Amino acid sequence: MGLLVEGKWQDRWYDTKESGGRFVRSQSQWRDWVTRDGSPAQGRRRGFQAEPGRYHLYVSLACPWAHRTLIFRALKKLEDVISVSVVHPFMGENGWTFDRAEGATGDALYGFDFLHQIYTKADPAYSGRVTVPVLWDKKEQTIVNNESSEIIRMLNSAFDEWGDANEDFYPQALRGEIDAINDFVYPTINNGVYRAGFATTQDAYEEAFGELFAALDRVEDILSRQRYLVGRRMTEADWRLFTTLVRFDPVYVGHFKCNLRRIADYPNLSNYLRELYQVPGVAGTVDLDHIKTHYYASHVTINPTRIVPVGPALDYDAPHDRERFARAG
Ligand SMILES: N[C@@H](CCC(=O)N[C@@H](CS)C(=O)NCC(=O)O)C(=O)O
Repeated sequence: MGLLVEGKWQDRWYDTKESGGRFVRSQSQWRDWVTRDGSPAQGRRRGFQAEPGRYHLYVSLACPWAHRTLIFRALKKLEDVISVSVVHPFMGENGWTFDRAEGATGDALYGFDFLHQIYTKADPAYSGRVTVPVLWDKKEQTIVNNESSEIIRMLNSAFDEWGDANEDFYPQALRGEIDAINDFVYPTINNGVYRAGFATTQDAYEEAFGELFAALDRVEDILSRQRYLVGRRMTEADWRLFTTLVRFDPVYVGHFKCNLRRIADYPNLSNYLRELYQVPGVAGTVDLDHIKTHYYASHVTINPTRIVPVGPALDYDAPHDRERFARAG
């Protein structure tokens, strides 16, 4: 675990001293956009045009943020349009590596050893964290964007000439509602589990823990009345929640001490989780071995023995009851 300082790798754990023991996630720095016509994103000078075969995703199968991009690539049928390299699940003193393991592909483009080499290839003087996902442009040999919430928006629409244009997870008419759900799910649930798990004071942990379970109760209530987070239609908001839910019982309950309740204890959330898991293409993006190995083995300050628990028994393929609610289309 570490970061780049002016292009040099330094092995360092998150610093929570300045923030009263609270984990504060840093902002992603590459924020350009791939667009249909190559026009730059608002306020940006550089534009990137959508083309098949031009872009590459660097992901970890363990990471919930990277997982979003793999789900959108699968649901939008972009497997032949956007290629992927998968890092090794263990993140140690060198950060993410391209070591080979079951499901870890190595670096398909340059044969690098470490993900930080991708960052310094794009900017030899880069300072900051070296995170997945990364959307890489093979033509310009640079990083386009390393913020998952933006990458999924690009995958949702910019590549429609080659992908499945009928699927739209961020429809114009629902954007306000989707944004509102995301604005509450991100800090309290998606990042909330990390805020609980990476807290280094009791107060910081309890603050995150309280907000997390209040938010899960609220989502359980929404899902007791309607099929999806914004009503009858499956949207981006559901997929953003899904990547946290699928990791919750196997990892966050124990490793991040999010143990008031399991997702299995919430009737609506657990059925909803199974429905989303069973959407064609999605189960193939879920790798519970990478997920468990990454968290339990990499976060040595939380789990010094690096022992990976064997359980819990999970069956995301079990039937769900969500057909009791109407769905659109
Ligand atoms: N805001 C980013 C967060 C990405 C992120 O933090 N990824 C984690 C893995 S789950 C990572 O690569 N962490 C490495 C580090 O912080 O050094 C996004 O959503 O894309």
